Amino acid sequence: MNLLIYKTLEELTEDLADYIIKIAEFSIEENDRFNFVLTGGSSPKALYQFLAKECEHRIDWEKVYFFFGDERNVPADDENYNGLMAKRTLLDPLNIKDDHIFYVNTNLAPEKAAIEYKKSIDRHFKGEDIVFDLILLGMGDDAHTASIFPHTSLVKDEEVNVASVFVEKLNTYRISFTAPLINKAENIAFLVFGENKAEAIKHVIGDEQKDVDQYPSQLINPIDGKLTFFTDEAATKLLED
Ligand SMILES: O=C1O[C@H](COP(=O)(O)O)[C@@H](O)[C@H](O)[C@H]1O
Repeated sequence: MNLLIYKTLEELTEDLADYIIKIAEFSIEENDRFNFVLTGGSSPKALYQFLAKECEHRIDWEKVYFFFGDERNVPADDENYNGLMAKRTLLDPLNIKDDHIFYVNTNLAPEKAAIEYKKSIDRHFKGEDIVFDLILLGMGDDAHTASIFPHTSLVKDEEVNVASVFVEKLNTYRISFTAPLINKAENIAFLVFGENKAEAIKHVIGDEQKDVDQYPSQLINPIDGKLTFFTDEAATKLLED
């Protein structure tokens, strides 16, 4: 595991963009495509804007396929739909073609949406092992990642899958990659900054005794890939040296 701690969001964003570009270049060189899983929430907005504005000519964007590690069970035009934020900040500005973007179809019931999403991923990988080149993850202040929330069925889900989950504290369904699917990736990057994430980071990175039910981000541990945390001083202030 590689823990990177930045002083400013600007430095973090620039370095994370460089990291993404390196992986994209490598993947395109190796396989002629880059399978990139996006995260939702508010944290990645600045990164997506930076990629769209400052990195337009640094990647062959026509070779990039975009996926979502989790989605909220709201219509695609709802402000809370993760895909909408990515569409506005990254995908539209870069003119990414529709057939390179894998949105979760929330017109379907959550369980069906998860099944169909997994099927679309299977089709993309043509029956081969589903190993994404890069999965970007956020972390909630309750230590959830993707939509694997504390004390939900997804914490114990051992299948390589996309699943629907009812999150009681939000009184809503989510659709999410399971931890085993995430852990197959070549590269996993957490993007976590700000003081409100300090308690979560303390437990997710610092605890020797794991409690994945309470801190689901502890489930993330790539099988053969690399795990990198892009964080700032505020988010890591409770970590002991
Ligand atoms: O609900 C979600 O929350 C997490 C963290 O979001 P943030 O706003 O604290 O950055 C996010 O990673 C996930 O994709 C999203 O659905």
